[in-house]
Amino acid sequence: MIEIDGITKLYDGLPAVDDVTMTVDTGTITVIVGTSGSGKTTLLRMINRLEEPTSGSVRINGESTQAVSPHILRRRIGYAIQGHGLFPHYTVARNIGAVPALLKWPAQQIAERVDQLLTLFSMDPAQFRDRYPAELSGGQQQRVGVARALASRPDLLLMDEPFGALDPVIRARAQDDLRRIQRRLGSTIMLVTHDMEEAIRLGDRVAVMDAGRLVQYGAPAEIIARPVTDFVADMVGRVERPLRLLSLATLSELVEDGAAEGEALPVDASLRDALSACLWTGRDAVPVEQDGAVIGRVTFDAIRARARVHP
Ligand SMILES: Nc1ncnc2c1ncn2[C@@H]1O[C@H](COP(=O)(O)OP(=O)(O)OP(=O)(O)O)[C@@H](O)[C@H]1O
Repeated sequence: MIEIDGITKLYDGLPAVDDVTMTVDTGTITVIVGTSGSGKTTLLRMINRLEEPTSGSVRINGESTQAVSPHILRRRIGYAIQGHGLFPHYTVARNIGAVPALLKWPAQQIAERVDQLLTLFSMDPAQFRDRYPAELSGGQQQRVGVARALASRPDLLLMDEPFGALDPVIRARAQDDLRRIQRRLGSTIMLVTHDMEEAIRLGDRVAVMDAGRLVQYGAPAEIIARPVTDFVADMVGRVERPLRLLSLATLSELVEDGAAEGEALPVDASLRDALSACLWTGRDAVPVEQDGAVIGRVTFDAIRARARVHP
C-alpha cells in the first residue's frame, strides 16, 4: 500500500502540488489525470524522491520513503517515462536487466526474467533480445521501457505519460497490454496522463488534479457519474459521459436469453462496442458469444437503460 500524506511542493513560494493525501492499494492501477501544469509529474516524482517534498510524507508498505536513501529507493520503484529513456548503447536484454544487474541477481536469473518479460509483451526473445533500441519501432521501444521498469518486480511502478508518443492504434494496444500484464503480475502502478479516456480505460482508481490539488479520487464509474466539480465534469466531457460509462461495462452484465441477427460479439466486449454495432447495422440486438458458442443477446434498449446517468 502507498500512503501519501499531506504532500506539498512549493516552487518560488507557489504550490505545484498542494496538500495531497491519497492511499493506493497494492495490486491496482491508479491514474493521475489533469490539465497541463496541474502538478501530476511533480506528485509522481516526489514518490521516488526525484523531487523532495516541501512538506508531507510518503509511505510504501508502511515504510517512510525518507528512511531509505534515494538511489536505493529508486531501485525498488520502477519508473517509465514518455520516450522510454532506454540506454541506446545497451541491447534490449541489457536494458531490461539493468536494475536486476544492479541488485546483483545471478546472470541466469536475469536472462530468464528478460525472456519472460519479452514474451509477456509479445516480443519473441530470440528475435529481440540482442537488438539495440535504434533497431526497434517506437511501440517496441516503449514496451521494452515498461518491461525494464518491471524487471526487478518493484514494489511500485511509476509511469509518466508512457504512451504519449504513440499513435492511437498502438496506444490502445499498449494500454491493453499493460492492463493484462499488470493483472498477471499483480503490480502496483501509478500512471500520469492528461487523457481522461486513458485514465478511464486503465485506472482501478482515478485521481483528478487541478492547480496542484487533488479534487476527486475514485473509481472511474464514480468520477463519470458523479463529478464533484465543474472542472471534473469538463475533464470527463459532459456529452460523452454515457459513452464512457458504457465503455467500462462488458456484455456479460446485460446478456439475456434470446436470439438476434447478425455477427456476434464476444461476452467480454464493451457495451460501447455493442451500441456501436447496433447503430452501424441498424439492429435492435446483437448476439453474444463465449468460447465460440452463442450464449444469448444484448438489446439496444438494455444498453440505453444502462447508459442513463442519474443526476
Ligand atoms: N523545477 C521547477 N521549478 C519551478 N517550477 C516548476 C518546476 N517544475 C514544475 N514547476 C511548476 O509546477 C507546476 C506543476 O508542474 P508539473 O510538471 O508537475 O505539471 P503536470 O501536471 O505534470 O503538467 P504537464 O501535463 O504539462 O506535464 C507547473 O506550474 C510548473 O511550471
